[in-house]
Formats: sequence, C-alpha cells, structure tokens
Amino acid sequence: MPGLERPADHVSGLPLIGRVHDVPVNASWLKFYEWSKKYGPIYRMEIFGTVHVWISSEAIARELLSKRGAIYSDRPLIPNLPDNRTSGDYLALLGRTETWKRQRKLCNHLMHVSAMASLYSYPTHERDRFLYHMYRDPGNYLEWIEQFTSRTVSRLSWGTPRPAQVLRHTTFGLLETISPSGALPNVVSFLRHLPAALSPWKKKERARHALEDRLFHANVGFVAQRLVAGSARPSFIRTFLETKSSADTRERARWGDQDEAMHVVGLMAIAGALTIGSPIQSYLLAMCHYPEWQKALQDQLDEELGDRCPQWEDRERLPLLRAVVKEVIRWRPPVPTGIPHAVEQDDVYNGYFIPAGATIHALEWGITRDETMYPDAETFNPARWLDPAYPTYREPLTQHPNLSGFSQFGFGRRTCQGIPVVEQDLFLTMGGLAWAFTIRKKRDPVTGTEIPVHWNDYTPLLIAKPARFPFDAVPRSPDRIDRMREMYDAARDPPGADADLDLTQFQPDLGSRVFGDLGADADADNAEIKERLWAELAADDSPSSVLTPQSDSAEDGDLEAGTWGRVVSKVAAMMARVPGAWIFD
Ligand code: HEM
Repeated sequence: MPGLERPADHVSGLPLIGRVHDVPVNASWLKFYEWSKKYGPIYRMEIFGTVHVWISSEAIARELLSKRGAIYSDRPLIPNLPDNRTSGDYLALLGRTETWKRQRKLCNHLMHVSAMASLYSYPTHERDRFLYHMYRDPGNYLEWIEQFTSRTVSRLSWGTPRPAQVLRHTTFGLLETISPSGALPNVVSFLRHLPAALSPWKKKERARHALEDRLFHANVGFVAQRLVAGSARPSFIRTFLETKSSADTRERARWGDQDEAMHVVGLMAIAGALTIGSPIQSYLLAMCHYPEWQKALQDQLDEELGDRCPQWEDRERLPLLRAVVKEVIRWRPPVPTGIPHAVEQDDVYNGYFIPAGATIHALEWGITRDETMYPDAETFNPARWLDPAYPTYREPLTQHPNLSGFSQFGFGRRTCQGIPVVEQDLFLTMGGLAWAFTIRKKRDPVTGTEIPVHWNDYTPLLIAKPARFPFDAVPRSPDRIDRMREMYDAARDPPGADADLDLTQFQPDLGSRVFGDLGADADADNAEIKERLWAELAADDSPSSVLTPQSDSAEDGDLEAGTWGRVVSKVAAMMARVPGAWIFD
C-alpha cells in the first residue's frame, strides 16, 4: 500500500492541503469541508510543524477514533492553555492519563446517578421559567436561552441556580482561551512562549482562571455546609460528598479527593453552560425556515397531549419531537470542527501514514453532510429519522431517534458524557417552544414583507451559535399564556433563596474589562479586532520557522535571546497596526 513504510518525516501518503493563512477566521468548518470534497474524506494540513488530520467520514472516524481507540484517545496541547493535558482542571482537555481515567469514571458515575433520578426535574423547572421569559420578551431570546442552560446545569452541579451568571462569564472566557479563533496563540503557537507580562492572552486567562477557582470553591463549600444542615438539594457534588460519609471505607476512597471532584463537577457545569444553547438557537432558526415542520410538530403534540405542555415522561409518544431535536443537531452541528484527539503512535490507515503526535479532527460539519447517509443533507428534514426510506431510520420509534451514539457527540473513549442532560434539555425546550409559540419571520410593519433571516451565519468559536436574527414568537392561544404564567409562578424560587452562597464577592471581577461585556456589541468588537489580527498575520510573509522556538517544551524565558526579540517585536508590530487589539488585556 502506498505510504505504508514511509518514515514519519515523509507523510506524503495523505493528501496535503493549504496553509494556516488559507483558513478563514469565520466558519472555518466550511473551508475544511470544501477541502474534503476536493482531497477526500481524510487529508492532512501542517501548521507550524504539527500534522493535523481532518476526517469527514463517520466510518473513518469510527475506524480510527473508536476501533483504534487504544492509540487515538489522547488530546493535543492547546498552546494558549499549555497545561491542558496534565493539570486536571478540565477533564475534556486532559491527555490520556491516569487522572483522565479516574475523572472520567467519576463523571460517568455522577451523570448516571442523576439520569436515574431523571436529573431531579431541574430541566423541567427551568424550562417552565424559560418559556414565560420568552413570552414576555422574545427579542431578548439569547439571554433567556443562556439563563436556561446555565441555571439548569448550576442546579445539577451544585443544587442551586445562583452561580449561573458567574459561570457564564468564566465559561465564555474559557471558550475563547481554547478556541483557534478565540486566541491567537492557538494558531500561531510560538506566541505561547511570550512571558505573561507581554502576553495579553496569558494575563486574561490567569485572571479568568482565578475567578473560576474562587467560584468552584465557594460552590462546594456551600453544598458541604448545606449537607451538614441537612438541606442540600440533589446535585453532582452532593452525590460525591455523600460517598465521603459512607460507612464503607472502600466506597469512601473510591471516587478520589474533594479537590478533584470539584474540578470534575466544574467541567460538567462548563460543558453544560457552553453547548446546549447552540441547538436551542438553531431550533428557532430552523422554524423560521421550515414552518411546515413546526406545524407537523405542533399537530403531533396536540394529538398526543391535547392542551398539555410536553413533559419528559411523554418522550415515547413523541417521536417527531425527538426527530426534530436530532435533526437540529445534524443540520447545524454545535461543535462543527469537533474536539480534536491526538494519536500516540505511528499508524497506517488504508495505506496512508499517520505520524505519532498528529492532531486528529473529526470534522462534525463534514460528517453530517455525507450524502450517502444523509441524502439532501443541506435540507432540514426530521423525516430522515422516522421514515424507513432513509438510511438513518431505526426502530422502534418509541425509542429511536435518540442522541445516544450520535456522531455529533464524538468517538470512542472520549465520547461526550453529557448526553442525558442534552437529551432532556432539548426535548423539553424545543417541545415547550412548539407547544407555546409559533415561531416565524418578522414582517416589516409598513410594507408587510418578511424580514429575511440568515441561513447559516454562525459564531466562529469552538461551539458555534447562530448570529442574532429577528423573529416573532406568537403565543398559540390565550389559554397557553395563562398556563405559562402559572408554570412560571410554580417554578419561581422564594425570595432570598440560597442567599447564604455569597456572590457579591464576584461582582468586582464581573465589572472589569478582563471579561468584557457578554453583550452582542462587545462580542462584535472583539470579533472584528481578531479578524484584523488574522489579516495582518496572513499578509506577513516572513517564514514562520524563524520564529519557531528550538524546543517544543520551551517555557517562558527559555528561548534564545535573538529569537525572543524577534517574537516580541513581531507581536508588538502586529498589535500596533491593529487599533484596539489591547482590548484583550
Ligand atoms: C449540545 C450539547 C453537547 C454537544 C454537541 C457535545 C459534544 C461533545 C463532543 C463532540 C465531545 C468530544 C468527543 C470526542 O473527543 O470524541 C464532548 C466531550 C465531552 N462532553 Fe459534551 N457535548 C454537549 C454537552 C455536554 C454536557 C451537557 C456535558 C456535561 C454535563 C458534557 C460533557 C462532556 C465531557 C465530560 C466530555 C469529555 C469526554 C472526554 O474527554 O473524556 N457535554 N462533547
């Protein structure tokens, strides 16, 4: 087979495409997908000396990342978070280490216990609150969706929604830290060697991390106190803390120490706060473009439930709602570029040589565009999960479609562990929205013509979300408005609830420029600045090797003086040419 015997420095077996400068800052997944059509479902790219392999076929991803999981389950180093593989702070980013194995087991256990208790009805509670806010102020939908996801996962993690606002801030900052389009060192990896005094990215990340650390300690302390007082509500961390008072010494030792559990639960909260808003927003987008599917969904809800809002217990009776959930995720993958794995040994796939250390990307966007599996892939079509004529159909319809094993949650030993939360959150919010409202394009009040809604304009970070768009959320009947109000009242916390978790300590940080304002305008400013920095970089023809440090493990100050000077002057020059770049500071 061609390339089989080739040594690691001659990897010409895999098709090689462009340079980092050819990857656009926005919607990079579309470019990677375009290349897959030209170069095939597996190809490579080299960025500053690292081999990146892009896979756009589910079968190839399963062959490598699942079947050969023994060597494909590591994570690559993230230049802007260089201890990601070892620090134990973020399980999803850890290398394939003993810490990762231990943490993954704990995460699995906590999720399993909560799923068996059907997540303590927290998603229902927050969904009821969410619907009423959507009724009162639909134009502010981004806020209500983010509140829903972060409050639900805060309750699940620590038994209270109070940390949700701070969690949103720290989590959005982490997303920027780790995303290729969020922080320049993730693309121009030599920038990670800048000392903290000169690196706006390091300074920002350190401040963000410190705030996150204080938040997680405060939350765990709160639950521990409540446990002593006998008033702790169910949560991931309560489940862990309870094992510590078990009479069985083996059980007490089984799940590791409290500090590690604090980080595992913190990562679960981060994962939940970040991701689930994407498909909820994409649902609203899909309903603007496909009113016929909204009508079909509403008909099924009305036939099965009468006037009642869907509950989690109704899931077996509502296959179309489950199909809509799954199709939204397929149509607009929340993690379109996937979360990369790293391969630990040289390998050969189908005659192609893949060197040890390569970064392997399962391009989720490309995988969902495979026409053999998803005919007419660009079309939002829930029937592909319900009609035996489609290759994705599975029986029985009381269980299928569901999200378990879906490619969009990754592969092999690193598969997503949050599916029970995602499944319940999306079933309840999308079902609740279809029960309560008809979502439709707005009309111009003067001309009566429809105001256009974008088709596929998504934010560029690792978790992609649709750019804001206008729509009407028309309540389906006065009765349902009354019902929403009642559901909201029943879901409200009593005044002063959980006030013993002191959040005032975080206010000074939230007001500072470190995190900026999470509002749309600030995001737009940052996006524009980053785009200009990218453009500067693309225009710079100096060979990158001049600036590559001698050793990959070089830390601050390890670089030889000459190289160091060139790195600093290059970054300074770039920053100077882009007004406002220090906004990251
Ligand atoms: C729409 C929502 C979500 C999507 C699309 C999603 C997708 C993913 C993907 C693609 C991965 C990487 C898999 C791989 O490397 O092969 C992942 C990992 C992970 N997810 Fe999710 N996720 C979602 C929500 C959640 C939630 C709510 C939680 C927890 C409460 C969660 C916990 C995790 C964890 C712990 C990992 C890391 C697994 C590991 O590295 O061993 N996710 N997710």
